[in-house]
Amino acid sequence: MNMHADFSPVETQEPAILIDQVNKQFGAVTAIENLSFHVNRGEIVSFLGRTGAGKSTALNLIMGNMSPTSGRVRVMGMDPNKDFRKLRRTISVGFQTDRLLPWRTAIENVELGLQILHYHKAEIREKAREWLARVNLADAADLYPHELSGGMRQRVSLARALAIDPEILLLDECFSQLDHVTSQTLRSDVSAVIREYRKTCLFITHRIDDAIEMADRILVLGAPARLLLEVSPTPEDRTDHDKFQLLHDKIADALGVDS
Ligand SMILES: Nc1ncnc2c1ncn2[C@@H]1O[C@H](COP(=O)(O)OP(=O)(O)OP(=O)(O)O)[C@@H](O)[C@H]1O
Repeated sequence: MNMHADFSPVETQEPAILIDQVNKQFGAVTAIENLSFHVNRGEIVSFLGRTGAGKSTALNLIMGNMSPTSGRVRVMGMDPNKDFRKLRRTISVGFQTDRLLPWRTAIENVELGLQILHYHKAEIREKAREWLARVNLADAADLYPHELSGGMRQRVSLARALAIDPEILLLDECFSQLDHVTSQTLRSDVSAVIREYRKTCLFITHRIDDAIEMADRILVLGAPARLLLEVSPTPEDRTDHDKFQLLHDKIADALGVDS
C-alpha cells in the first residue's frame, strides 16, 4: 500500500476525462477548436488525427501541463492544471519513445515511478517484478535498455507506467516506432492488461488499424482539433475482414486520407 498521504486515490462519479467546449490558442495559431468529449472510467478511447491535429496539445491539457484558452478540462472531476499534485498518482503516460534511463536495468526503470511516489522499498521491488512479469519480461529484469529490443523496451516503459496503479493511462503514439508485427503483439498484450485491470485509457495514434484494434470508441479529429467522427468498433469489426475494411474506409474518409 502507498503510505504517502498526499496521494490518496481520487474518488468521483464524473467521467475519468471530460473536455467541454475547449479552445486552445498559441498566439495566432488555433490548436484546439471547440472540442468536447469524455472518456468513461474503464473505457479505452482512441484519439485519431493527422499530424498537427492538436493531439499532443489535448494530452498536455489532460496532464495539467497547460490550461485551455477557454472551456473546461476535468480529470476525475478535478482541474488537472490546478490539482496537479492530487492527480500525480491518477495519470500515467506511455510515450512514443520509451524514455528509459540507460544506466538503469529493466527492473530499476520500472521502479522509477514508485520511487518518485515514495512507496516502501520492499514494495517497490515486488511491484516492479510483478509488472515486468505481466508484460512478459520476467527474464529480462536485470538487462540494460541497450540489451533489449525496441518492443521489449516499450514493454518496460509500459510496465513502469502501470506499476503506480494509475486510474488513467495516456498512450501517446507508443506503438508507432515499432515494426508492424511487434506493434501488433504489443498492442494486443497491452489492451488485454488495460481491460483486465479496468484502467481508463486514452490512446493517441495516427494509425487507423491501431485504433480499430484497441478502442471501445474512436474519436476522429480534424485540424485544428475538433470532432469529425465518433465510432464504436464492434467485435465483428475486428474479426470480419470486410467489416474491418468498411470501418477503416469510413475513418480514412473522415480523416481525408487514402485507405
Ligand atoms: N507551445 C506551442 N506554441 C505554439 N504553437 C504550438 C505549441 N504547441 C502546439 N502548437 C501548434 O498547435 C498545433 C497543434 O499541435 P500538436 O502538437 O498538438 O498536434 P499533434 O496532433 O500532436 O501533431 P503530431 O501528430 O505531429 O504530434 C500545431 O499547429 C502546432 O504548431
